Amino acid sequence: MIRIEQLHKTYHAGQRDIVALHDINLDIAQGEIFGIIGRSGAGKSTLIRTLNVLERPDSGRVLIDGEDITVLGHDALLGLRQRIGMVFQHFNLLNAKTVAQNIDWPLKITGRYSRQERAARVDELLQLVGLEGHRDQYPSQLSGGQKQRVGIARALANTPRLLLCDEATSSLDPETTQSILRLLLEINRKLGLTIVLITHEMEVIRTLCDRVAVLDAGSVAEQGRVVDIFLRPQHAVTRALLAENHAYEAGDSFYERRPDGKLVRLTYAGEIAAQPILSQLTAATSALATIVQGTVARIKDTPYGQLLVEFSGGDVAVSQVLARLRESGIDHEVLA
Ligand SMILES: Nc1ncnc2c1ncn2[C@@H]1O[C@H](COP(=O)(O)OP(=O)(O)OP(=O)(O)O)[C@@H](O)[C@H]1O
Repeated sequence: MIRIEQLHKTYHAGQRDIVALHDINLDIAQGEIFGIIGRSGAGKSTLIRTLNVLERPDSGRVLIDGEDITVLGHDALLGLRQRIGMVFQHFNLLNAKTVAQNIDWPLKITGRYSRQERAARVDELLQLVGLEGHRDQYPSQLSGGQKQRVGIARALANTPRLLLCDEATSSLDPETTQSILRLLLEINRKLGLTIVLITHEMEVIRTLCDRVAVLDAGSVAEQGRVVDIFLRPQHAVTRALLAENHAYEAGDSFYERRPDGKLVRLTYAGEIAAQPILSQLTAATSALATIVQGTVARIKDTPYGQLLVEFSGGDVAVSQVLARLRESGIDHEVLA
């Protein structure tokens, strides 16, 4: 649906040139939730803003359904922006208007619908985001999560095919964040809507996204399926982001290594996460398995586990376990 080709953007600030985007290439499929993560200044906002041409790149192309949107003129751009919804970190609601009026606003400015049609659409959207009882309230009377629900309803008013989320949950507490992420997931599934989001939180990527691109200093450090990036991060920036978010840790040691011990990281995803793999590995050997650290959780719909295990019990037993591991096909890394 979206193809980004060799995108470059440099800002000129006085004497300084700041390269915000450098040779970005990405493909985003219809109906997927695609996350863009990176540290502050990595270029996330600049990149997402090129997708509705709030920012024009210096070179490269952004194709949406085959059409290069970077060269669109003023009128075509207004049309494009009606087909692309955007949700903002600070909600950007009109404070003097009610919830219903905020949601109605993008419908009204198209001049395309009758008052009755708009009212019916607003009702539908209020129901979709769970705000039926709040239609006549003003933004100041709402919680952060409710404000973001209004922001989402407003972004969906003109039935866009693409929803852009700019740090949509960064101002919310963890519980409200989860409820907004669930709402976005429901909307993606119910409406088949493509969602592109930027975030600095790995937890958002883990819960919501199908694929992710990690940005570092304006370039794509790595990209791929969230399961792969989470479980086998290749780039130092990805590893650091994962560690910061406590979704993954390199393994600290409150335990004392045994002299014959081998420290092994086991990574498994999908069906195998429910198997008693440690028992299977050590069965019929005299090896001992000590769990040093472990995670069993989900990446979106995929159950996964990651265990740091020390195998000990003598060189022979440890070699037997390592041989079984190699035969098992379980993804593993012998660390020390
Ligand atoms: N209008 C501008 N003029 C000059 N430099 C800019 C401008 N906008 C962004 N930059 C610079 O471009 C780089 C990328 O900025 P961008 O806002 O895209 O990053 P970001 O990953 O979204 O960061 P954050 O998470 O802090 O919002 C940064 O070095 C930033 O300082």
